[in-house]
Amino acid sequence: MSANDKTSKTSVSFTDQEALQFHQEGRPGKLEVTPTKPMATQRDLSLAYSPGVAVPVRAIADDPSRAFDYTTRGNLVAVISNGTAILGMGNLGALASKPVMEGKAVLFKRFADVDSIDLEVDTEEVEEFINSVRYLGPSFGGINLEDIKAPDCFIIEQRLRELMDIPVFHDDQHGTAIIAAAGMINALHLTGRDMKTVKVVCNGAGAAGIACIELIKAMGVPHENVILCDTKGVIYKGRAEGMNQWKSAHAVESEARSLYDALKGADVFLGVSVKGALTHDMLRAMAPNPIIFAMANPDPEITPEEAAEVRDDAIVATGRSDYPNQVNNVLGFPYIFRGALDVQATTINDEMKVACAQALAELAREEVPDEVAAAYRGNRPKFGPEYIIPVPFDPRLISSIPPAVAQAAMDSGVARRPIVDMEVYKQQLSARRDPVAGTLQRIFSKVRQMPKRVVFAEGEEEPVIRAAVSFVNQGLGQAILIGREDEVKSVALAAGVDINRPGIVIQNARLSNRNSDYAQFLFGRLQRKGYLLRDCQRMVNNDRNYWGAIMVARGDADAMVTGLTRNYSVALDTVRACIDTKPGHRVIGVSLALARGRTVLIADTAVIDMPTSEELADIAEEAAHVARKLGYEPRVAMLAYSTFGHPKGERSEKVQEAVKILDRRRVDFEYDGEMAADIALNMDKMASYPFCRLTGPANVLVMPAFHSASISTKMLQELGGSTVIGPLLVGLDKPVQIVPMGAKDSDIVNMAAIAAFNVT
Ligand SMILES: NC(=O)C1=CN([C@@H]2O[C@H](COP(=O)(O)OP(=O)(O)OC[C@H]3O[C@@H](n4cnc5c(N)ncnc54)[C@H](OP(=O)(O)O)[C@@H]3O)[C@@H](O)[C@H]2O)C=CC1
Ligand SMILES: CC(=O)C(=O)O
Ligand SMILES: [Mg+2]
Repeated sequence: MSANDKTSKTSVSFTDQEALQFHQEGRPGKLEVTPTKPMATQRDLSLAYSPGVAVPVRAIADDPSRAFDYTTRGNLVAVISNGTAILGMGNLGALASKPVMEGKAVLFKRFADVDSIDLEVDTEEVEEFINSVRYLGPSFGGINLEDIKAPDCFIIEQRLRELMDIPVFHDDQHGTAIIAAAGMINALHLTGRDMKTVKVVCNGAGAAGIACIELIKAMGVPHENVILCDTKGVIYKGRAEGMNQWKSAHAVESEARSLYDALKGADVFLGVSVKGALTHDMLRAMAPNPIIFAMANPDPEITPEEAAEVRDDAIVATGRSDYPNQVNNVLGFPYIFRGALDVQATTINDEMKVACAQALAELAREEVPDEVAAAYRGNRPKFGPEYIIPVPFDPRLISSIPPAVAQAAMDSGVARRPIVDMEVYKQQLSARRDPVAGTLQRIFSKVRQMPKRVVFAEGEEEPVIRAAVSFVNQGLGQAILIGREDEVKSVALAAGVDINRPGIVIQNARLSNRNSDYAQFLFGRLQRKGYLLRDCQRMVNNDRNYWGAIMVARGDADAMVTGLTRNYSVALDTVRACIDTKPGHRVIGVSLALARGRTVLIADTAVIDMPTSEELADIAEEAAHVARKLGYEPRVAMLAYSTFGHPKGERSEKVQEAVKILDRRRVDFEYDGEMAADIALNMDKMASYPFCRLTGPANVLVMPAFHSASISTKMLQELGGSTVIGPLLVGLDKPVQIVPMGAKDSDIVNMAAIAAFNVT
């Protein structure tokens, strides 16, 4: 059975094939190692390696704490597993666990800028595992143990904590416990319950189950109020079968023998077991306003829909991202390690765990910003039964959770390098956020609120078909694939993509009843430019970009994406033959470059070859407009090779003149120039020009000409490691986006969403 066949949720937005393709495409897997220092010259090499490397070697030998200054150790976490309890799928071995461990490693990076590497250790012997890990301390700032079955995980973690002087943290135990505790604090609050009286049943007495109940007991739930169950039912005092010392520690005097018995009148169900373990009858037997945390992955003990069939008074959380209330350790481990690493903590202790749980609970009670609304598909969540815990995409997590963890480490005496200024630390944390995801997330969310009909003009191309399906699956709207139906279907079939779903429309230009209408429309626009009606008829029949663009021009579709198989300028000419420039605007290309916590817009990267001063001023206005549309307050730098008059040159004079034109136009955004790129982007360098009107580093760069825009953007992408989105085509009366030739399906989806969002 496939992974998706097993999932009971119908809205799963990917197929098994897409999941495999996602992992396979480009470089197989999900991460790569990138150097942080130049390795270009002989000098670089002699510094990075022999002989230069000998200097930090001696320094570290003299003072081991210097390893945090001269190596990756201080920001590097190993995710280590033997694959004996992979999610809720059981023991599938070390190798099969690698996708999960790689996933965890990239989540560390994505959410908290922690560098991480996965290590799969191929042994089920506890001692062998311990010995494989115990000597790795010098390499890492922390060890995240993952998906190791109970009770082995308890022994392994305990021993490694004793043997190593860095944090060793089994995430399935404590990560899960922390998040469950945070959710429980809020669920108890909402239902008017108290930790001291609440009755809890935990199903699953493994890594996650034991840790969850240990933490909630540490937070005040009495021992006798918690019943623990496993595959054999209730763990009662005196039970002999299937026991171990960790289960025994939580055995209670109870008449109950089955999960059903245990749940009669219970307030809280904590599920860290397997899919479907909680039945309707069990749920019916629980107290009013029951709290259900069905945390088994990938499928919960009960789905929210199933729970709603019998109880409309329940608060339901699952481990999944596609339901409200995701109680998943992804909310914790990136930030816990971030805080621990930043104070060079020797361990992650209970104080740090409780601080994390409380900080998470408090965050969920605050008003939520736009990006959280975005993660909720545009519905701004409000603290309540459907929002008891922050979402992983909450941008506030990075600046609120690590400080709480770091502070607790400092207060409890395990911080080797305390934070001196917490406010400065919080600002540094915010700067670690990944801007790519944030920007796209905002766009996707806006489009989901108002789904659009988007033409995917090159409908017979496999990446385009994939993109169209993904567009529809993500709730962004309807995808109109232009092509011959048979051909589209056979390409989809060969690629294993199911296009028989609502929201995917195939349109063959030749067979459409709008065919002659569209030819007339095009003829109306081109008849005085040397075209006959039959030329226009041929263009409409044969060139899907004409067809798609006319659909958009005539209002038969809302937006279009194309470009995979055509040169940019050829596609652009076609589009402009069908769609006018927006009145009062100028058509330009704006690229978004996102790198190292910064987003800059670069213009014009697509259209005007050698802009005049007037045109440069127009470009600045268009680009500033786009910046605002994307949620950035523009600070526009008019770039040149010179800065404020030095050295002199003809192009620089054009830029100076453009600044004067902007002065005359009294535009309502910050701009200045001409200036070189390093001055625009670096406030220390800008300080040499105290009269400069920019109040911060520029976030919109207007290039002096198309060639410099195009060259610098491509170099940023290829050499600088920036993610570049675009060029986004702006200034057209109707939204069309052109992807670069050879774009991947994910790029096409992004551009389709941007087209639907309509940046113009
Ligand atoms: N949402 C989240 O963040 C997280 C969720 N989890 C999920 O929790 C589950 C357990 O993970 P983990 O603790 O690491 O695994 P372990 O292998 O350590 O423990 C599994 C436990 O579940 C029990 N169990 C299995 N089937 C049933 C059943 N039908 N009824 C009752 N108990 C059962 C086992 O019982 P026995 O002891 O008798 O074998 C065992 O105690 C997985 O589904 C995992 O995905 C885990 C970590 C984080
Ligand atoms: C989320 C997680 O770690 C698990 O399900 O195992
Ligand atoms: Mg896990």
